[in-house]
Amino acid sequence: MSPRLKRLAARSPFSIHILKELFHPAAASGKGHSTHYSIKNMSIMANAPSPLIATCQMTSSADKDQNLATCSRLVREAASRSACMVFLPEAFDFIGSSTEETLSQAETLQGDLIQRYKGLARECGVWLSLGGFHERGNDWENDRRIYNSHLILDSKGSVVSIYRKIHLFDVDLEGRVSLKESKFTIPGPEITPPVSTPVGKVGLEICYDLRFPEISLALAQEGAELLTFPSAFTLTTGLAHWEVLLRARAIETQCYVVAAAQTGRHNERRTSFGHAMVVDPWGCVVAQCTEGTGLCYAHVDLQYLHRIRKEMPVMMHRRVDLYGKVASIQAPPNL
Ligand SMILES: O=C(O)CNC(=O)[C@H](CS)NC(=O)CCC(=O)C(=O)O
Repeated sequence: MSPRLKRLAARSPFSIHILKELFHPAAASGKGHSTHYSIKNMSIMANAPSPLIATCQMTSSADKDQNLATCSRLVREAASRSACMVFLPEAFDFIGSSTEETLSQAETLQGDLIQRYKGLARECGVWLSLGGFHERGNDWENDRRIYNSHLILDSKGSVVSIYRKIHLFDVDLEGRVSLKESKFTIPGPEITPPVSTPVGKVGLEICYDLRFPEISLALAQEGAELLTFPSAFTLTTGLAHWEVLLRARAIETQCYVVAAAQTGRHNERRTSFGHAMVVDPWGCVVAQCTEGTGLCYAHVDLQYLHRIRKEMPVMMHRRVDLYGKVASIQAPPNL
């Protein structure tokens, strides 16, 4: 028996027989399967209990009732397939076609919409990630500004965590994309610590946060096992950057990355990229939605995650003694 197999056998719940099969050269090659897939198969073969998550893709319009109906259908479908946590994208509540329309529909956490979602979580017995709710800000009566808020509801319908988007999407790509989120949104004041759920410790982010690795590293350092990026990526930037950024965040933090997404045409000014997906902590895309409204499913295997972290402990190899200045670098003065 090879030393590697011996080591694996010592800390593995699988029999030597199964390990030999999997690590036989024929198992790791021949069918284009990487060792990674062999490792995944191991947990499937041994029936390790790994909870199922559902990641949603939809095309929000300005019609809140219609969007709620779509989300309810998706959540019920996920529950009927035994998913224990369902992830909805940024702007699952609505996407307005103007700032005025967006602001006129914003609610508070005590409003009717969140009450409905609490009822849905309870009815279906699932945890929900509501990724990007237009929440009236603290000083709404005076400044009419909102937060872009990501809520986690438990299966009893209680709000167990909330994160308000800290990086606002103020971007002007000539002739293609022009959005100024800060015009009507207050930047969140803090990074929310990861929240314990039945699928692992979940770190909350939203969309554009994906481009700032520091927040993902901070969440991983605080114990996150999954990072969530509910999104409404634009078509232009999604084509160029979406998958590579999601996979990079998964690889460098060794977390599952769960990215629910808006897709398609919301109004004459907004089209989203779609490609809702789940990436595992090795960087492999393990689930991805196809065209249009729908769901994709993935198992979260924390044994696998912790094995990757043990075998390649990048978090322990960090040279924090040398990075001090990087975290405080702002834009250069000429920008
Ligand atoms: O406007 C709403 O109602 C909901 N919010 C959004 O859609 C936000 C802010 S405009 N979109 C993004 O952050 C896109 C990021 C992106 O596309 C990228 O980073 O490339």
